[in-house]
Amino acid sequence: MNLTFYKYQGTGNDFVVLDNRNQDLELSREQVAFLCDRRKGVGADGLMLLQPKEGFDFEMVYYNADGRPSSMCGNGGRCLVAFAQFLGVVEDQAYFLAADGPHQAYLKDGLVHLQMRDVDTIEDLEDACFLNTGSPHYVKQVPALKELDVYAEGRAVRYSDRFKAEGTNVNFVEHQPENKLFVRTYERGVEDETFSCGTGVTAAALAASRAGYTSPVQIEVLGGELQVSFEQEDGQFKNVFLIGPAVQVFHGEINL
Ligand SMILES: N[C@H](CCC[C@H](N)C(=O)O)C(=O)O
Repeated sequence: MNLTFYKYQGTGNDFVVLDNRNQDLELSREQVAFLCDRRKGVGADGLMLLQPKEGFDFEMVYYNADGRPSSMCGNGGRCLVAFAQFLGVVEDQAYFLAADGPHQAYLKDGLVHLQMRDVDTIEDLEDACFLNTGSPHYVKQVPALKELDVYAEGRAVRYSDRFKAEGTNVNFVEHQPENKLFVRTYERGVEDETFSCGTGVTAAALAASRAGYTSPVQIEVLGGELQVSFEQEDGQFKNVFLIGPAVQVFHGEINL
């Protein structure tokens, strides 16, 4: 089968994006993993389908690079909104359904503003915390992030007794001056460090609010800059927005 695909990236988190509006695509786990393979396929951290959904502008179906369906992807959601605008499915606002429920989004000044789910609990662990921003995130503050072996440290947490069954994404966070964070993430389902993780930086920003960080938090990731804004009321986080660029890098055809 000859498949037309689009390649997107949001601060270096990259995706194969497919237009499935006529709902004729049924991909196996092996096919998704092949498309995400950086040597034999197109190469990406994940793959997304844009497809119709009653009551929404579209539905987002997301797979991790391992070929398995996944929970919410924040950078992927932002890229899919940009793709929907490119296709003419939306203008500068979108209302779509994803794995963790409905999302509003809007495009302004070249950035995609994606509303993330509300967060009502942050679980304190020994020297970290755990919260779900549409995907599960372990968040640990570290003093010197540049030198950290994120792959080894992240993998150890992801495969620890607590997390080995369901997995978790693992975020290491360095607090910087002027309400800024530097975040690096080991991603479940990619099983490696990615250049950015949208639900991850959202988790890091909400966790940092307990150390005095205020909305909007500026976040540096390996692949660029993101912003997270939120409202907070007795430990509940609402109106959470992940803001950043989403770029269509190229499109092509591949034999599947
Ligand atoms: N790997 C994540 C999903 C993608 C999250 C990330 N790419 C983002 O931008 O939120 C998981 O399995 O929970």
